[in-house]
Amino acid sequence: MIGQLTAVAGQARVRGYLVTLAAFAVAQGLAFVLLVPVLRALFAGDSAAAWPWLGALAAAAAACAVLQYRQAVQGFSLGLDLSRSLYHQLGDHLSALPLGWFEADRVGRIGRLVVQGVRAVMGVPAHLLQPVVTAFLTPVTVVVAALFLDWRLGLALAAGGLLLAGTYRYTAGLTERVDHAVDAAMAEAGGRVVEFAQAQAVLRGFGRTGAAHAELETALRRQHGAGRRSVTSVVPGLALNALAVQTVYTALIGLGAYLALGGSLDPAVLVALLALATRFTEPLMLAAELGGALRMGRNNLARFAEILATPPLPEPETPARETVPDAPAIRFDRVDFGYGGSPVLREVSFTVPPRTMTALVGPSGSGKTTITRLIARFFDAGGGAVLVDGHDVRDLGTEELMSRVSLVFQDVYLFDQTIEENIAIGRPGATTEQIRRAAGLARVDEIVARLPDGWATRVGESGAALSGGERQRVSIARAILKDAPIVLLDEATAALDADNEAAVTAALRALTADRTLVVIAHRLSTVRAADQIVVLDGGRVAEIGDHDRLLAADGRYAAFWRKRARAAGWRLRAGREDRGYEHAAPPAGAAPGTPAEFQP
Ligand SMILES: Nc1ncnc2c1ncn2[C@@H]1O[C@H](COP(=O)(O)OP(=O)(O)OP(=O)(O)O)[C@@H](O)[C@H]1O
Repeated sequence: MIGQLTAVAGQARVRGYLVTLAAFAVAQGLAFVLLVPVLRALFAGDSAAAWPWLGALAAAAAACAVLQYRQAVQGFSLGLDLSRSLYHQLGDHLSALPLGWFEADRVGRIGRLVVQGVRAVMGVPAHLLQPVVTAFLTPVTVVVAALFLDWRLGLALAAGGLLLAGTYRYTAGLTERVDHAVDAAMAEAGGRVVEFAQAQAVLRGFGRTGAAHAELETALRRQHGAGRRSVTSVVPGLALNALAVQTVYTALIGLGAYLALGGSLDPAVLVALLALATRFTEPLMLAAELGGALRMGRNNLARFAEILATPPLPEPETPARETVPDAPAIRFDRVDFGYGGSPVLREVSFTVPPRTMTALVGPSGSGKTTITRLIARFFDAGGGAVLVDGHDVRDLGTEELMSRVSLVFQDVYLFDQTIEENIAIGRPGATTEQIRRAAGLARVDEIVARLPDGWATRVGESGAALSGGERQRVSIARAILKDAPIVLLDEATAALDADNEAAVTAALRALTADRTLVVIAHRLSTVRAADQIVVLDGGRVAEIGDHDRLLAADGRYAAFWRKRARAAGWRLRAGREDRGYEHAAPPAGAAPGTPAEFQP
């Protein structure tokens, strides 16, 4: 625990706090023990002898008060520093982790850790460490001092202290195992409640409220069961601790009475011993009660440490900056990749010349998204190399790579800010004029016109105030503002209404003109308009070429095209148009806004 705190708050801070805590515990112990000579002198009616001891007792009590104040101030400020340091370390580390690390469940766990974990860790110094350190050091001081006053008493206290410490360790071990189970069950139940709330629309739409409820019920039942098990192991532990304390207390009284009756112990010392025994056992009882909270704080610190120990993507010491002359914009050189388990991409090689459009096509799960993730360095390739502008992406560094690449994916994240602020993320420091121009090109100004407060309207958490197509237009406006030479685009699969589709198409036209484009293509018009089509199958490149060449080859692409064209024909008859967007090199004869696959 101390090691974990030191790692977060710094060695000097934690050591300084522990020194104050130790000084306070020792001063408290001394103040308890000084009762013995004071009472002995008073009982003997020797007030002259009592005064110096009283003076010493007053000094110890004053030192206690000062040190208590100091340790409280230090404890609270250390707690605040811990939370600040955790947030900073976490923020710094998260910004260096591979983008692929941020899966939904991890993000959820970080949310819980930041909200509950930081609060638990903040309270560790003042509310937990202080009582626990005091609980052990104060009795040790009492024992050592008592040995000087009466060795028999000292030994009895030492034996009592060891018994209590042993009992505490045993009961802590009993509850520790259950603590982990309770923690895990609570996290699972919390996650299920959130999932249940988020999935309401889907669940009701499919009449599955009962089934989903059953899963939530199971999680809650598990949590309840873990809670009960915790009670049945914690309560006996507490009872055992209390029993040990009472036993030690009774034994000390018995021993004191025996010695006093035998005449070898001053009755005044016996009275002092009784007072001492009470103060001696009190902190130990408190520590036993706080053990669970202490372990909780330690578990949370361990979770933070686990995240902080996740290795970030290595960054080059001197990132490459110059574009290699005549280099392709993107090159995959025998790239192998897997997400930990089985391989997903095998020996993938292709090149994308600057200012051309490459369409990635292939069955679901064939690796299209993975290819775009490797270009943006969400992960590093397992074998081979991914090159952008002639440099291995590992030599470019995240900042340089990201300045060259814009991502327009389907899951658009919008912050709960105005549309303008959301677009401005595309280029920090952009002027209002530049933002409005990008918004105009992406036809976001049309969305703004219907919003109640115009440009000042906040779009709600995750852009809830906007439709899917509208969110995508904001994301395209960001990319237009960013003005990166390479655009990675995952075409929307969801059907948009006619207006939105026309607007998205126009926005993409503005974004992709004169840029290098790699698109996960879902529309036939896009596929056909591509300068190059990379056909993937099972993580391998099955075919590469343009539409005409691949159609003539009569391979996988030709089969794919025939199947999709049949479906598109059905869509045409059903009254839907599949409108493509142009690129720098549109196919001969294609007219803007006309479905390329239905060209004469
Ligand atoms: N984060 C991940 N962790 C583990 N496996 C993953 C992850 N993302 C994708 N995969 C797996 O990698 C394989 C390729 O997925 P990828 O998303 O690249 O395919 P895709 O061609 O884009 O599919 P789709 O057209 O359905 O989006 C699939 O088997 C998928 O299950």
